[in-house]
Amino acid sequence: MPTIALEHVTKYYQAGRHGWTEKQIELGVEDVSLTIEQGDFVFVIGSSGAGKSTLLDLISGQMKPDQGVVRLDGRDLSKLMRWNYTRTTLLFGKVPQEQSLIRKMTVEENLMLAARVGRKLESAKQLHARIEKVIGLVGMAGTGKRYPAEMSIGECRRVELARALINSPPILILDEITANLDDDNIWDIFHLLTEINHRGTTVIMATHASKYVNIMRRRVVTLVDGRLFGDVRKGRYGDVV
Ligand SMILES: Nc1ncnc2c1ncn2[C@@H]1O[C@H](COP(=O)(O)OP(=O)(O)OP(=O)(O)O)[C@@H](O)[C@H]1O
Repeated sequence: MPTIALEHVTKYYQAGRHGWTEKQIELGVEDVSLTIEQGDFVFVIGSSGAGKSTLLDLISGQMKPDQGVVRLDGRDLSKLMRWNYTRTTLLFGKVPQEQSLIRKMTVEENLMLAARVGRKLESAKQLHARIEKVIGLVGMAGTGKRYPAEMSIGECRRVELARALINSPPILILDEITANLDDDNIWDIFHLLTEINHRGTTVIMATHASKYVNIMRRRVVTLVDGRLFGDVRKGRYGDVV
């Protein structure tokens, strides 16, 4: 069960052009050092463009740092990705900021796609049992044959959460999963995440949901203009060290 450590991590983007020759450099995150132990529940907060999504992509290995290193149990994550991509990606369950279900596939088919990664020897029965279990866990039992277009945003987010959980990853990474949801849906999701976290899963969540961050009183990591501005245990939205 891995400890995540970011050591002086910086990420830049090259965006468009300035004049005829120069590329414009956008800062994603700069010189971020952070350790997240297995079982932590971490809110990543900051205004729009502060670097939250960039940080999550660096932690999950979807993006490589330009400077510094991300380590899992002391080992360089980019190297782990190169050695065994599938095994390393299976450590992370991720719900991205944008809705990401495949529209032409049913709920079951969407989950099946993720469930099959790295599991060649599993029987169809075992696979279906796993899918049913995880659909039930997110409160979507009986919806396996539905298509994303037939569901609300909240239901789609739950299915995406089920997909992130399907391979029982030790680390769950959620980018604005509660955006555009009503209070009931947000509470349900936070309740579920608390349960999952109690079972030992690390939860790292970028969010603007200040009210819920203040009630949950978990670790709060604050980014300002790409830099780590605060890291508070049992924090509140807006706390800084
Ligand atoms: N693909 C990209 N190309 C160029 N610049 C980018 C790209 N992605 C992010 N950036 C820039 O990097 C910075 C951090 O962006 P990021 O998406 O990580 O912020 P965020 O805190 O997640 O914002 P939001 O709350 O709006 O999702 C911003 O200045 C953004 O413009």
